Amino acid sequence: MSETTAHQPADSAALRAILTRVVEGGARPLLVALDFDGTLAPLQDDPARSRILPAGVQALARLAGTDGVALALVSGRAMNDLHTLAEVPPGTYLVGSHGAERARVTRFGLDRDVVQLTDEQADRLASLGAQAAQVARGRDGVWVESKPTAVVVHTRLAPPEVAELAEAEAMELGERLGAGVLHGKDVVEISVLRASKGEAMTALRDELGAPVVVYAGDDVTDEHAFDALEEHDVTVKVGGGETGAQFRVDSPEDLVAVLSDLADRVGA
Ligand SMILES: O=P(O)(O)OC[C@H]1O[C@H](O[C@H]2O[C@H](CO)[C@@H](O)[C@H](O)[C@H]2O)[C@H](O)[C@@H](O)[C@@H]1O
Repeated sequence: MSETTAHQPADSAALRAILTRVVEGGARPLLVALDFDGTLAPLQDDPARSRILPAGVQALARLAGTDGVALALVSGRAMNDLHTLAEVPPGTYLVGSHGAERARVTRFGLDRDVVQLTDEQADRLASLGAQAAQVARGRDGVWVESKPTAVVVHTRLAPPEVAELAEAEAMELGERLGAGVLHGKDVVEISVLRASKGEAMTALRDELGAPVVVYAGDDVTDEHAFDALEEHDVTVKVGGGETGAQFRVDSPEDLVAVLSDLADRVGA
């Protein structure tokens, strides 16, 4: 009888060893792409209170300032929100709304690709907003976030049975009316555009001609990026849960320590 073994990502000691090999291998540009919430910023009940860890700000500044390293944040956050919270230096690539929004940080702000919804998409977004509000109505701890291309039903503060019902209704709404629906950590995101972190990563790596990518993320939406990357890339899951990533670290604090170490190794 054959037995299937669940994939077990390697630990942070193995991760540090592989990063040393990647740096010494000399393939450049090295694209370091990182999710935001739960990866660089510990999760919060109120998304507006999320902050990147102070040691993370320093590590990212060092990485972004190093020749041969390209830094990207790849998030489900709306672009303006991500830019405000990220505290990243000029030159950093930002991927927002799971890939529906793209920009690069400059000394003066953002150089961004404009997202233009069709009239039909704009109408659909308005209708999704109204119907998502119905899902939240009367349910303790359930609320709706609006983004330029999506609405998000949040359930982190709801009792488990309330959260489960709200998420099921939001998923149903997404499948009925959305172009894409993603079930993340205590969120259901319904978008009027098709986008995924996997497609966004493939596009960015091709554009930069990056032979090696280091990608870290904590949520199920990051699995699309893990899947899209290649065997010789370095994929890191932050925290628990099933994953297709090759490596796992326990927390954002642990990831930031690995990034500081990486910055030392690339000579930042
Ligand atoms: O791709 P990410 O950078 O991880 O962004 C995904 C979503 O992040 C935010 O929600 C998540 O973080 C919140 C703050 O810690 C937390 O309260 C929520 O439960 C998490 O799902 C953000 O609010 C969403 O819009 C992002 O899509």
